[in-house]
Amino acid sequence: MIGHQDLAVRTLGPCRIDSPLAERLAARETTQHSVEEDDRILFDDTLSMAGTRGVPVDQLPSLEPGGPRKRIYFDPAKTRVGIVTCGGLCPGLNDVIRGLVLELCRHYGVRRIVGFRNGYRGFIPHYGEDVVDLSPEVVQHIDDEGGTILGTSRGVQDPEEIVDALERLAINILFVIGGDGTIRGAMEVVRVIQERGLKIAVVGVPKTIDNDIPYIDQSFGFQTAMAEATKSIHAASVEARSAPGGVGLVKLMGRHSGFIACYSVLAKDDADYVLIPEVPFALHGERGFLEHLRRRVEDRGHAVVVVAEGAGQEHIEEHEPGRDASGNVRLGDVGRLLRRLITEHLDDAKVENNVRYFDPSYAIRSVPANPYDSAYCLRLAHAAVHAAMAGRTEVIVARRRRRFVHIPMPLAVSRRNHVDPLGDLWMSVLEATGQPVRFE
Ligand SMILES: Nc1ncnc2c1ncn2[C@@H]1O[C@H](COP(=O)(O)OP(=O)(O)OP(=O)(O)O)[C@@H](O)[C@H]1O
Ligand SMILES: O=P(O)(O)OC[C@H]1O[C@](O)(CO)[C@@H](O)[C@@H]1O
Ligand SMILES: [Mg+2]
Repeated sequence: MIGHQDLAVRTLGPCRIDSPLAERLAARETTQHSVEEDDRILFDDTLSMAGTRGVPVDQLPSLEPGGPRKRIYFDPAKTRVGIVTCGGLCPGLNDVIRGLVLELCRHYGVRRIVGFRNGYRGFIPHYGEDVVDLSPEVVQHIDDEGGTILGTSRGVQDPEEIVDALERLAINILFVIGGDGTIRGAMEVVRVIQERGLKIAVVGVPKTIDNDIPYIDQSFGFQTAMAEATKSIHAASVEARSAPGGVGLVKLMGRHSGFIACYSVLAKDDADYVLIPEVPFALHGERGFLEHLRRRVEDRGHAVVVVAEGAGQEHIEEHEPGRDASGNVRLGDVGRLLRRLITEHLDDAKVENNVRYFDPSYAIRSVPANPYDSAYCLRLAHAAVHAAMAGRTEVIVARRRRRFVHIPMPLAVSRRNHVDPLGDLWMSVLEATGQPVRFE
């Protein structure tokens, strides 16, 4: 059970410098729309959960609110900032970089910001990467493009060497934009910073199109990626409905968590089946997926299947489970497997069929953020700057139940966010598709 110690945020020291934002904060108070800096945000949100704690209200587990502080730790004129993006692409990375730079320069008066190129390898001399000077002029229109102007990479780098680079460049604040791996990497960097007795803040902005970081509402870029995915579902549906025995099969990203598959199917209510890593399924037998699909094609003349890339891995026999440079398990191709098995099964049953396979893959994550995600990225960037200038470290900024909060990095990587097979989202998917609760 999560307790106070899991939610405690580390700081570099007391805030003794008046914030340039102090004047406009004077009238702030806790309301439905903002939380005063000394207030706390309750972790539990139901009576039953809070009730099981058995403690008075002021001892319930609570999160530190995000947002500007009246007094800050770093002196903006003397503060040097670094930014790095790591892991897979996600819509909105450039928006976050832009938001960080604009907030630092325009509102706090920070003048020295550098971007490290190509993820954590950008710190390591051996790779010979340059650093990029970042200013409001440089970042002004980068949000028009997908990707990250800094580049990104996978692959573990030595945290000692990363901190060497921070020291060489006299960096006071490092912003890391990345997923669970990036946050684990950042925790290693924090460990070395502490061992060396340095006062460098490390603040993360969580990035994952898979939406697999826990305790946050939804990660930035997710809505954009999901909206992109609906285009393939629509195309699959058109193809399926236009051919005798048409089956549209769409494989979407989602290694461990099927959020993109679920939400894009709800948005484009065209699919008959959604298969996700969280819900194992049987392929064969009377109550298996293939037989159900056969009956659906015979009844309706067509069907649309959406599968998350991490689903059904147990059915992939010939796959050698290697790992990528960061240690993530390489998945077998469930899309190709299903295409073959569906065709064979319908052929064997003498059901005329036309299986059309869509793998939009990188196309859903390399696009620019939509306006919703852009606004969200900007607000996350603001929250990250406020946290860092106030000396918070080893935290990510996140929105949880619509409040901006500071989540300690160890908590953010303590587990993955999954689609709950007993939860409301999966229930909605079952209602939308009409598929059975289990294929068994
Ligand atoms: N346990 C770890 N310790 C130190 N560094 C790590 C660790 N796990 C991952 N990293 C490093 O963090 C960077 C990003 O990790 P990874 O490639 O797993 O992507 P990610 O941040 O999880 O993003 P996503 O999964 O959304 O693509 C890589 O350079 C990787 O080597
Ligand atoms: O960019 P790569 O290394 O091909 O990794 C792809 C993976 O990255 C993600 O987009 C984010 O982790 C996953 O959905 C996908 O499996
Ligand atoms: Mg990851």
